[in-house]
Amino acid sequence: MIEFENVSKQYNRGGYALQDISFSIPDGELVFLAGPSGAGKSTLLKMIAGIEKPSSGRIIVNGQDITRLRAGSIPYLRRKLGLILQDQHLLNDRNVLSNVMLPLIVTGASATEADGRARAALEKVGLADKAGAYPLELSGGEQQRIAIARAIVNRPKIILADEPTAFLDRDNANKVLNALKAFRSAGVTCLISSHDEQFLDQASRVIYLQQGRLTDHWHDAA
Ligand SMILES: Nc1ncnc2c1ncn2[C@@H]1O[C@H](COP(=O)(O)OP(=O)(O)OP(=O)(O)O)[C@@H](O)[C@H]1O
Repeated sequence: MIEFENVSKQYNRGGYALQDISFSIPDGELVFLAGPSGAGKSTLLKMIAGIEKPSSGRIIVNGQDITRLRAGSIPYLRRKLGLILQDQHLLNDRNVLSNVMLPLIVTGASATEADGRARAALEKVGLADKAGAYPLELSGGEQQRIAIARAIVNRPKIILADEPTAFLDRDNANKVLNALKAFRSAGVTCLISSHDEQFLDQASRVIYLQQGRLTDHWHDAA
């Protein structure tokens, strides 16, 4: 469950990136965050991950008020989330398997366990045969699906994806979305930002943002 209660965000005393946003997302929903460039989509996702703090209001993730977390607790919050954010690139000097194993290795998993779980995650995104490849040998769509495998290897209950289909053609974008949709049946909540409206009918719900405001409440799509 993700809940926003009257959340606003102002960067450096500038204008509002988000203003008075309230909504709640029950577990297991696939929700699209739609709106033009600059509407506040990335800011909203970063606040759920504790990367940015709201200027006012409360954000509750799985019953925990994350706006009250001490800085030292943020890494624990982040480990429970599957993050596919725009500035988190794959490491080009490591192969695909090693990239996907990394989140497990840093949390103390054994190499054998990490290897097995990373291969299972690659299987889920349909790229088990690319385990030994290097990121730059893959297409943009394949790289995004590797990023998804890396995000889900810790078995998060919530996946946050910022424009995961940007720069992809329709076929590759569909593969990325199908990989994300598959987790929904396992009770995982997916919040996906996109300024590309052609995919919105695949979501169970859509949140529309415009200039930092929620312009359309729950618009039930599929
Ligand atoms: N770190 C920052 N410092 C100052 N202003 C920021 C910062 N990050 C975002 N903003 C501003 O907040 C507003 C919302 O930006 P945000 O990146 O959240 O929008 P977006 O909907 O994700 O856009 P895009 O689709 O282009 O990524 C914009 O006006 C942007 O300039």
